[in-house]
Amino acid sequence: MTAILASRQALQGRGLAYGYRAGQPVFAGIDIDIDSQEIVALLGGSGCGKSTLLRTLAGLQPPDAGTLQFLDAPLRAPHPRAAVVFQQASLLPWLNVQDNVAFGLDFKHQPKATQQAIAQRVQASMEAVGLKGKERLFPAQLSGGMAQRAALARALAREPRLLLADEPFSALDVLTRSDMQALLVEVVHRWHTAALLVTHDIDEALLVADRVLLMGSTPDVQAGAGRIVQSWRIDIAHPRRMDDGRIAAMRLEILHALQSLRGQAAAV
Ligand SMILES: Nc1ncnc2c1ncn2[C@@H]1O[C@H](COP(=O)(O)OP(=O)(O)OP(=O)(O)O)[C@@H](O)[C@H]1O
Repeated sequence: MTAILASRQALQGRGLAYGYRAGQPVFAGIDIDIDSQEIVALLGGSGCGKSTLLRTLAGLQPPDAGTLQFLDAPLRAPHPRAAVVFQQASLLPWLNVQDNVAFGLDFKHQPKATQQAIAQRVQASMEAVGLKGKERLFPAQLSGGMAQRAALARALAREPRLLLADEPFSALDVLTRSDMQALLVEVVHRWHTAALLVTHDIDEALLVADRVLLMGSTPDVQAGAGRIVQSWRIDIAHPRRMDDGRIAAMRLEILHALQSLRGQAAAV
């Protein structure tokens, strides 16, 4: 654990490219770094390749070009310390919350741990997301927010050094969403995790992220492949408020950048 924490950089991607069809890259030339305890938000128009990039960073699909390093070693396949959270909690309906959170922790590719250590990790991650006392409930008995908390607990139980979240809160009502955003910031800081948050929501990005990356394609880049076209660092303490003048100014800037990208795409 000490050795891992000593290295601040969790993930590094260089020159990444990926396409579902030969000669038609969804994205190309992507350089990305995510540090421990850092939340990077990835924004961009629909279909620009955000989810495809997230899956590549998760090791779920090897890049066509470029290199990926996770915890200073090449990443070529899903890693037990890199956890993914999707828009839908995708809990197993026949297992209660506790068993859902524990599911897979004793699989062969997971780091070896005693049953007692696994039980402690499950308990700690359920407490971290505020699900203590809900262990015996089944997914059908959970609200959307509770289900997403369970999905987050399942990710945390893997003691991830990297959390990759693809629009995890977009199906939640506005208050639950706000709670979950605060929870994400808290767990990333407390668990020394690096996080990538794919979102469509500029406000969400500004409320939780340390950096915002804008992904899109511009006419000067090959075959309309997505790339990181702009980034912003947000050095503002948490909790943040949308009526903070600095946030409001950045919001406008990002909105204009998104509109400009859309304009360039339409002009092609
Ligand atoms: N499994 C797949 N097979 C073929 N093409 C795909 C596949 N998944 C995505 N695509 C295509 O790749 C491109 C990028 O899709 P992706 O879902 O990564 O974009 P996105 O930015 O996450 O979109 P959204 O914001 O709408 O979720 C789109 O043109 C999409 O149609």
